[in-house]
Amino acid sequence: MKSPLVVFDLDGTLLDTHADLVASLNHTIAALHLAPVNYDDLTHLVGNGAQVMIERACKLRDYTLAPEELPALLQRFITHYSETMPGLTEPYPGLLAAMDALKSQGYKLAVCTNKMESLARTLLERLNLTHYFEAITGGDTFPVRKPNAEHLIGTVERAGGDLNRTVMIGDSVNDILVARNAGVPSIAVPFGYSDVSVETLGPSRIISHYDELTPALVQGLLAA
Ligand SMILES: O=C(O)COP(=O)(O)O
Ligand SMILES: [Mg+2]
Repeated sequence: MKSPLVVFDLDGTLLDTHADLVASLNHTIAALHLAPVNYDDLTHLVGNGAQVMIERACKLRDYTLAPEELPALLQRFITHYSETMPGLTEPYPGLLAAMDALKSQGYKLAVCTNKMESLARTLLERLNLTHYFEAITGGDTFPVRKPNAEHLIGTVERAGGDLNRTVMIGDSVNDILVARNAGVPSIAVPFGYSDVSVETLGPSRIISHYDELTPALVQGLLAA
């Protein structure tokens, strides 16, 4: 039988990336002379990758973005973010201990993020976390992304897992929806970047600290 698998979202779930996302986004839209955004804005902007984040920030500032302006802005974001990461980004409290405990009990781990795969990999490498994960997939790894079930299904395949022995953990609507669309249990964390309370997303469980992410909790969700 294949090992059970825990799949993590990245931004707002594994890592508190908000300060660096806001800084790189503000650097990007400063090219258009738009006023900077803040953390509260970010919760409405993030979740579908950098390009959508830039588009939403422009809309927030009532700037009509011409399609031909996007590639240079996206490149501006990628360059700034790549050069500054890991910046202030760090794992949420208790994450490493929880992942160590899961791995010691035979669980495999993977990442399924809407961040560009290359940015997710570089960030995890610079934080020395890559070795934890059997697979890391991003919003541009497959033709579709979260909440499309195929993103999670593809991640599970790459990790050598079994969809029937997989739990998805995330902070936002796309994470809970991708789990539901793929038919796997979900865990929501309330400390990330959701613009609505995670209760309203209908996850299988909510944990407020990684202390609660135990092998017994995951086992219980898989058995239910
Ligand atoms: O970069 C984003 O917009 C979202 O990233 P996430 O899927 O890891 O939350
Ligand atoms: Mg997230």
